[in-house]
Amino acid sequence: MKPAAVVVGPPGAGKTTVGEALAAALGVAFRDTDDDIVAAAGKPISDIFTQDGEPAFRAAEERAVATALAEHPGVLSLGGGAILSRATRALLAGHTVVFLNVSLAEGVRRTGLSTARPLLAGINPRAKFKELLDARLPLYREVATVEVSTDSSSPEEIVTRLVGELRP
Ligand SMILES: Nc1ncnc2c1ncn2[C@@H]1O[C@H](COP(=O)(O)OP(=O)(O)OP(=O)(O)O)[C@@H](O)[C@H]1O
Ligand SMILES: O=C(O)C1=C[C@@H](O)[C@@H](O)[C@H](O)C1
Ligand SMILES: [Mg+2]
Repeated sequence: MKPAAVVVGPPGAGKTTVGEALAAALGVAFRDTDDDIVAAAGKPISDIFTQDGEPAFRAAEERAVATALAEHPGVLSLGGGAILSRATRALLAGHTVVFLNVSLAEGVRRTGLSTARPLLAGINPRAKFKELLDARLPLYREVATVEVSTDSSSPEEIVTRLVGELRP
């Protein structure tokens, strides 16, 4: 059984916040592949990056996404960089994929207070965020069936819109 919706987008776009609220509105379970990876590794994502390296994290992420796509019928949020994998993008064909988009300024503002994102933990998080957006925007759009700008809508407003758009 396929997920009711797969949620993708950059860090801070609201994949977890909106994904959880969308699942509640649809009356289905929520799952986040970042949580699956942490549970399987037994350590936080920041430790996986520093101890095992990003390639090991990306390999674990490919496996986690493939497993969750095959077995989760609810709302599934992917990690921000999951779409970097060509194999993952191919697996997403035929799924309902929601791209939550966020601007550079708002994405930096939303992620600025957290140290839990290893890719943005360097000395210039704004430059890193810009680099991520530039490289990934075409990839999010390649897999998306619905795109929503989240800059000036609350999570509740976004969920209301999505529930309308996802109705069969
Ligand atoms: N539409 C929104 N408007 C304002 N703030 C928001 C919105 N969506 C999410 N936020 C806030 O932005 C922050 C990041 O949200 P969230 O953790 O859901 O993003 P994410 O896409 O899951 O990020 P990550 O890729 O790091 O997992 C949180 O503090 C959340 O409350
Ligand atoms: O944007 C990214 O590459 C990441 C986003 C997070 O969801 C985590 O998957 C991890 O921190 C990497
Ligand atoms: Mg999240």
